[in-house]
Amino acid sequence: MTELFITIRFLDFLDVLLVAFLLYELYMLIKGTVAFNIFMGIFIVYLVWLVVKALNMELVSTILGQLFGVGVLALIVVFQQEIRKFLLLLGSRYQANNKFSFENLFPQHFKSTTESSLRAIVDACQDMARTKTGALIVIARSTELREFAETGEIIDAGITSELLKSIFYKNAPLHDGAVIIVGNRVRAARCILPVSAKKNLRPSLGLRHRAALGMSEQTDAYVVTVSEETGRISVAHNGQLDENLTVENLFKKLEENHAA
Ligand SMILES: Nc1ncnc2c1ncn2[C@@H]1O[C@H](COP(=O)(O)OP(=O)(O)OP(=O)(O)O)[C@@H](O)[C@H]1O
Repeated sequence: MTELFITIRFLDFLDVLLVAFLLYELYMLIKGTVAFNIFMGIFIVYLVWLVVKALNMELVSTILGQLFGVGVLALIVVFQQEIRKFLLLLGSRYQANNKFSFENLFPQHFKSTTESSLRAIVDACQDMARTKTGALIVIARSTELREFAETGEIIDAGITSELLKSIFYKNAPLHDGAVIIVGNRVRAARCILPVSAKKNLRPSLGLRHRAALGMSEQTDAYVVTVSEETGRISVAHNGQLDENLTVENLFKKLEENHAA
């Protein structure tokens, strides 16, 4: 018994801590999503495999063993979104906390959204909330979101409150879908965003808000919505939706995270 404790090295302890951390992050990413059920399914099959192996049940353990052999590839396909999110999360946390970050070593080729651009976005939201004009605005942070911008119409214009309002004006040709802001430019409009697959969302949450959530699950962008139904302003970030924000709260939230 004493021998067992003596042979445990500091690195083993670190090893366990690291695995616990990774499992915790994975749990936080997939909880409430369909991926969680898939993960639990795989975990149960893995437990069964361990038991049948321990009991020397050759046939079942060989079949399950083979399954796990090719399973890694299948897992990458099934958990593609989660793996992407996980790596993005690690990358953006590293960037946020480290002055020797990738961002500093290899500066992104767009500037952070400035306070005046954020003010223009917030002003537009205020007016659209008053007139109950539906809006969906994605504000990029660490990546340009090119693959999402390319689903819509590329605009590449300076940000003004008037431009945003005219894009979302009811029946205007570009009002459907999302606007993507990169740095201080309106990069694209009419973009299609991924819809959240979370199962425990309130049923009254419509597609606009689900798309905002979905986008915030897959990227580190802030996604602002104005509800056409209620005129309420919400922000999605990191898979969380903050609803019914005041204009000042919206500005504070965006400023804390975007202004250069
Ligand atoms: N995947 C998507 N990507 C981009 N925009 C989307 C997406 N899904 C829906 N939208 C936008 O949301 C609009 C529909 O919103 P819907 O009424 O279903 O949502 P909601 O969350 O109830 O919003 P509201 O409160 O404004 O009614 C669409 O007309 C479209 O402009």
